[in-house]
Amino acid sequence: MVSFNQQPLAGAVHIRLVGLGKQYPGRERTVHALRDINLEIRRGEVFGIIGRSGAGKSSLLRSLNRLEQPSNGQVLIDGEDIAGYDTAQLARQRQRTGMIFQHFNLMSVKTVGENIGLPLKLAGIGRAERERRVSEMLQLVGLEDKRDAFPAQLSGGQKQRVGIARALVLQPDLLLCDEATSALDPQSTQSILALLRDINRRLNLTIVLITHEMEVIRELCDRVVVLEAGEVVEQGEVWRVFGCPCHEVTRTLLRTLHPGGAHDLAPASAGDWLLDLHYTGARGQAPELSAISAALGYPTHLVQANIERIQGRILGRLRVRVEAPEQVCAQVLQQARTVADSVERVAARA
Ligand SMILES: Nc1ncnc2c1ncn2[C@@H]1O[C@H](COP(=O)(O)OP(=O)(O)OP(=O)(O)O)[C@@H](O)[C@H]1O
Repeated sequence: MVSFNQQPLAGAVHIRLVGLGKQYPGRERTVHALRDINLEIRRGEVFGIIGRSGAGKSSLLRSLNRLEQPSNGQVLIDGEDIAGYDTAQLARQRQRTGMIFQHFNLMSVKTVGENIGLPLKLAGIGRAERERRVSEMLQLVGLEDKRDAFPAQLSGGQKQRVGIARALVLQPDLLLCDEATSALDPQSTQSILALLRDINRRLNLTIVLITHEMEVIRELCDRVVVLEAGEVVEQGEVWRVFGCPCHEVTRTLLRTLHPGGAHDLAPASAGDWLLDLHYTGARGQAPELSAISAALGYPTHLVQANIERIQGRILGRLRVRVEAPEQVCAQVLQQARTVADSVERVAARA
């Protein structure tokens, strides 16, 4: 079985960004792509970067292997500022950093085996050792039977598996993923996410990814940072940020996960009103309908449910219709707070 990165240093700081800034000088004006970014990424975690288009995600990701040279601040990897690296040090650092891309970036005239073996060849590793390591990688990504196939003969998911194998063949301890599943259908996305989760755990690999797919963050990441106009506006464990987003940009990005909003209000009939029970991750148990009904003390009908589990936490919203007189509203709201993390009355009495 493949295993590298033997020292179990999970949890230690792997990457520290200190006052990182990136400007692109232009004829008309200078673009400030990153401004004073300060964050830490721990060894062995899966760290997501999200934000609207142009927020600075790629600039940040590419700063981690100096594909972008920072304009200010430091990128410390295992405590060393990579800005100061000479060519040889940078080459060594890049060998410890794999990268995968949205469009796979495979060489179409080379076979799967040759694509995977290319970094080994460039690193001067001999044929026998190359063959052995390529076999190991093919086994890791489940493509043993595709060694002699050409990229054009593969599905999108298989191409990305080759991309992952090529990225890992030099046994890096950091994998950068640039929209790795954005070109894939839902089924291939799921299998690539499962593979990334597996290699993250088995190989103690730190994974940093950018994506516009919030499902990917929800399924894969431990922590997430939200960028807006080159600045960090929010960061934390995924369940915290997704359960209780505090910035408008985050709320907008998360709407893709929870479509529906004001327009899905069920009309309350006369004598009824609607309550939203919010679950923001404080509980480990899914809400129990009989307990909600008992706590509210009045007939309670489920109108809409949007509940999910992220990192073992319960997040989401239940919308219920309560048949109760107006004068007990305050009491019902108080009772509802015993069975939800927060409560909101969303429609006036009909
Ligand atoms: N090489 C460059 N020259 C000039 N401006 C650039 C360059 N690369 C990026 N920018 C600008 O820097 C800002 C941040 O770009 P970046 O690609 O990092 O954002 P992003 O969040 O990855 O966007 P997207 O999601 O659209 O890929 C944008 O305004 C972009 O136009």
